[in-house]
Amino acid sequence: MDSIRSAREIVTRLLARPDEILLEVGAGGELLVARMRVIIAALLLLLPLVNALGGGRVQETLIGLAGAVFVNAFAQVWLQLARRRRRYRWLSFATAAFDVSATTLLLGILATTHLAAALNSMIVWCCYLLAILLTALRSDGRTTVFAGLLALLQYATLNAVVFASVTSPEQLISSDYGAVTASGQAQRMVLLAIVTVITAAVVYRTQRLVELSGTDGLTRLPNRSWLMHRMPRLLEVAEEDGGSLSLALIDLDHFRRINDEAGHHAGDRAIRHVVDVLRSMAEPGEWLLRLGSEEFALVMPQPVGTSWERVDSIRRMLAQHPFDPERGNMEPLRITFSAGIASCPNDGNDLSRLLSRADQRLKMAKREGRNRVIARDG
Ligand SMILES: Nc1nc2c(ncn2[C@@H]2O[C@H](COP(=O)(O)OP(=O)(O)OP(=O)(O)O)[C@@H](O)[C@H]2O)c(=O)[nH]1
Repeated sequence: MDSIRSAREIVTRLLARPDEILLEVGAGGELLVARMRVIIAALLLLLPLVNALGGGRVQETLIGLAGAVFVNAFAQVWLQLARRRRRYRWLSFATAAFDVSATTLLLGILATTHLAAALNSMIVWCCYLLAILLTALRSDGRTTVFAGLLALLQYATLNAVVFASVTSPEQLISSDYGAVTASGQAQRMVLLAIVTVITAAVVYRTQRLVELSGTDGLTRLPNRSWLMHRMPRLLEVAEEDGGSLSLALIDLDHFRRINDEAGHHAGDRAIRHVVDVLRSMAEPGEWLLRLGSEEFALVMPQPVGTSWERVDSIRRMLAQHPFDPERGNMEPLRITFSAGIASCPNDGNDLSRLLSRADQRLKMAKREGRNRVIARDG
């Protein structure tokens, strides 16, 4: 039962839209795939040359050359799109569909020279495997499943078309490509399915590792690595759209006392209690993170004034929800925090500048007596 449940969970996760960090990692992967495609496409230009030097048929050489030029032209288009700062959600599906369909097209063209070549060419058929394997770099299970199913569907259709157009058994036997057999074709289909499953497993593991490295173990909140990976992109979007983005650094006041008076376990529970309150107050479109020890960050798509009001209302709400240490006759403890806010574009539009301005204001809030939010200097 457990293994059925975990298999179902793996499939659900693979078919779900990845979260923003994974999409960002996937966009980097898409660019890597686009660069590799350009190199592979350039190498493909060698194949017709080798064929010609090896005494291959002129028609085959020309077909190979036309295919390689076609693939090279598209490889450049995909590279330009992957390089853009703007992310296209459809790009990974479009490029995976291109890689698979270009393979089918080449096999179809080979069929015009010899029917056996279309179904028994090992080199061109292996491009299906490459197309599926390359989807692992996109960290998006949907692209892998899509590429695998498309390759199976297109190769099965090619088989059906070739077998339907055979008029004599000799057409399926070639001195260069060997004899086409139904069992050989079935084995190729099984191999495509196996490579799809293995690639999907690699994607799943990558997703889990990215998730673990970007999540705080105690609170399950995203951690500092989220800020480093995701924030630059959010700032770019805010700049492009002319919007505002504010970063609040939130540091609990005198937290050491809770540990000293109630013990470290109670301290852990106090941190979770604070996170529950902060989470309940965070609005859609806002991101709450734990940066480390008793420091948190709240990223808000708001200008400085609204952000100050938001964080100050959270501060007041936390004060109304004291933490119960559940120790002997200890009274519930009131937890407060100090916060510093920096906003884009007022304080700059790069992460390190926003972090340093927010940190300066946080220190000012601590100096001025704690339990306050500062969003402006002076
Ligand atoms: N229980 C628990 N304590 C933590 C955790 N992370 C950090 N701390 C404690 O948080 C306390 C932070 O102490 P300080 O940096 O001096 O800050 P503070 O006592 O909150 O004082 P101010 O920030 O100056 O108001 C230390 O006692 C740490 O041990 C955690 O995950 N669990």
